[in-house]
Amino acid sequence: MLAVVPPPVTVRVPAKVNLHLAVSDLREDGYHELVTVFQALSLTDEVTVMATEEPGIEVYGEGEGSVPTGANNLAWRAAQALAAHVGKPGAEAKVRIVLRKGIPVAGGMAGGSADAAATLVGLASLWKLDVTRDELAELAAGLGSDVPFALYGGTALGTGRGEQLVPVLARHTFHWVLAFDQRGLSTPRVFGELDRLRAEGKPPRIGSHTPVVEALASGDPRQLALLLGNDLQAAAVSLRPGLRRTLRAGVNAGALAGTVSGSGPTCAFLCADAQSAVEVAAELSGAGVCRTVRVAHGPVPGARLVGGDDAPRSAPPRVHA
Ligand SMILES: C[C@](O)(CO)[C@H](O)COP(=O)(O)OP(=O)(O)OC[C@H]1O[C@@H](n2ccc(N)nc2=O)[C@H](O)[C@@H]1O
Ligand SMILES: Nc1ncnc2c1ncn2[C@@H]1O[C@H](COP(=O)(O)OP(=O)(O)OP(=O)(O)O)[C@@H](O)[C@H]1O
Repeated sequence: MLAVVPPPVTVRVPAKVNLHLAVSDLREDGYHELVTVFQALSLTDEVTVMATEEPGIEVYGEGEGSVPTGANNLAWRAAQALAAHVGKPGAEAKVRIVLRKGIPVAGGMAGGSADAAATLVGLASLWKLDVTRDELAELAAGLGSDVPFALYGGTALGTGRGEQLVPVLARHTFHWVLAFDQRGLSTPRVFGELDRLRAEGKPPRIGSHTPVVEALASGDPRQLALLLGNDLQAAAVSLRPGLRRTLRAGVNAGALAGTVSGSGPTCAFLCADAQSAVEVAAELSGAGVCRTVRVAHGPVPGARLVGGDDAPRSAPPRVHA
């Protein structure tokens, strides 16, 4: 009798930008307590999982040469964690994972985290598991601080080390231009640089997230633009001084404001509308300050089956407005 092999499952998953990232001091466990407002963008990776006798990882697209294809790929770790969680340890050894990357590697846009979240959703479908998105989010938090947000998407307030999420109401769509740098930056290195800068002096800290949440509810990009803030920006710029020029070039090109995304080095520029974003992108491309320019909008949903309906079965958490 022929064994029935389930068809491959493909999941699309968004990048994130931090509209607000307030970093507190180093905790004893090596993480920093933080308060952040995430937004999921239409810049995505696609992850296909399939049952196979030839397990492994294939990577195509953005930074394909710099992404590990072994057990240290975050997507593989997600597969291992899910298999163990549902009492099928080792089941990942019969899976092939294909990553089609649009999110820059080590770019501060949570690309690896996105792939891990997509793998959890894809394998839950491939293995026909009865798991809720909230259950996947608990597993996700063990894989990395940014992984839970990639599952939910939208716009959210993140606390703890960034893994505790509450949705935030964002009216309308915001339009972004993203400037990818020549090389990535290591997230722990950027946090370390912030600790060093703080030990030396007092780089200013951004204020409360409340005005950002209010601006999101108003839907006015001009109001939001005045409030973008990131405590890691000084550290990313200290390690990559050229980012100062990139940030200036985006605003000179007509963006309302620019910020380093998360730990960088990608710079994200908020624009007045879709047309303005296209114009800013065109001008920034010619300015010679970055490797690649992309236009994106947000918020968009988190990891979703392509062509399928996998709406979370849990009630969404309370809206924070
Ligand atoms: C910078 C952000 O992208 C903002 O959303 C995240 O805080 C980073 O999230 P991530 O890449 O998923 O980070 P993790 O894989 O959890 O942690 C990688 C390393 O970053 C540092 N790290 C991360 C998160 C956090 N709240 N404090 C930290 O100090 C730690 O050195 C940690 O060992
Ligand atoms: N699936 C993956 N995609 C990209 N990088 C991966 C993946 N798995 C492991 N890595 C490793 O993780 C490092 C960080 O990659 P990633 O693209 O997630 O960074 P990032 O976007 O800056 O992360 P964050 O914004 O969450 O701090 C890479 O340099 C790479 O060595």
